[in-house]
Amino acid sequence: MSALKTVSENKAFGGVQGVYSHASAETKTEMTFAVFVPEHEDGARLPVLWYLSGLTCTHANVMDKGEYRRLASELGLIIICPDTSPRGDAVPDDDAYDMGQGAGFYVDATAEPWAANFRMRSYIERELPALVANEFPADMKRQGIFGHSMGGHGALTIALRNPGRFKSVSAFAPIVSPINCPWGHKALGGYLGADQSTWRDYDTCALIDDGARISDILIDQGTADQFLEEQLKPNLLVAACERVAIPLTLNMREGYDHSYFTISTFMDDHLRWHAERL
Ligand SMILES: N[C@@H](CCC(=O)N[C@@H](CS)C(=O)NCC(=O)O)C(=O)O
Repeated sequence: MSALKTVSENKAFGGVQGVYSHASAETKTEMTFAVFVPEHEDGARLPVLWYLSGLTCTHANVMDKGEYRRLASELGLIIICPDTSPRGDAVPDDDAYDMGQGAGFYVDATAEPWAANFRMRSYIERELPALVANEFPADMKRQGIFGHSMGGHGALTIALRNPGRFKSVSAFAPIVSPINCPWGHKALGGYLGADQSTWRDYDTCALIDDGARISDILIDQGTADQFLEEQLKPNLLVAACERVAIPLTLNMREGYDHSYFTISTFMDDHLRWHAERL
């Protein structure tokens, strides 16, 4: 019997936009995720593009507002959109939007009360890929990853920690160095504890400084993003990439903000970036 429960399936652009749930061994909760599978020939295996979302999001934000289906269908890309944290009455939470449910930061928490459920690193790196490989027509030798804000941080750090697995990486308005911003201090301090040496595995710039490598990176960042100066700080990534000659394409987009209006505007550029590398 399949481990997967179908929440919904809708035909779109010739393919199927599905929402599924399953009992996660990592988070010890029911986890929901979205998968778009383009129309394809029987037996075909398609490249897989992971999209990790930002603070307050579920699988649904990008599914509803990201506008990825028309081009993903044309390019033949499977798009997978996981949730951003475990959820439920039995799962610890925080009153603020930037900690707890909806704010998993793609870490394996070691501090209480988070450690039992907040295992989003292992969930995204191991558990969900195994499920996807079994249940969908996915060619796991052709994977790319991208994301927004906290999810951009997730995409970059997961790619850097798993060299060879991802052929392409990009982000919209990513948090590039949690060690150097208030969101990061709160989340990593809460999930991992005060010892900042344990945070480096979850910091894109620190991972690069510590030797992790990636072939190239695409970033789109709005100049009117309300989080640009205090939280996102793309210049820290520019400097880190320059120090070790990682090619970084950083597009500063005049007047664009942090919202899905920006993401949907530049979604096609990112899908093409990935399709060229997959
Ligand atoms: N809720 C926060 C902002 C949170 C936020 O902007 N979240 C981004 C990701 S970091 C997002 O995608 N929100 C959901 C949406 O726009 O659909 C606030 O109002 O200051």
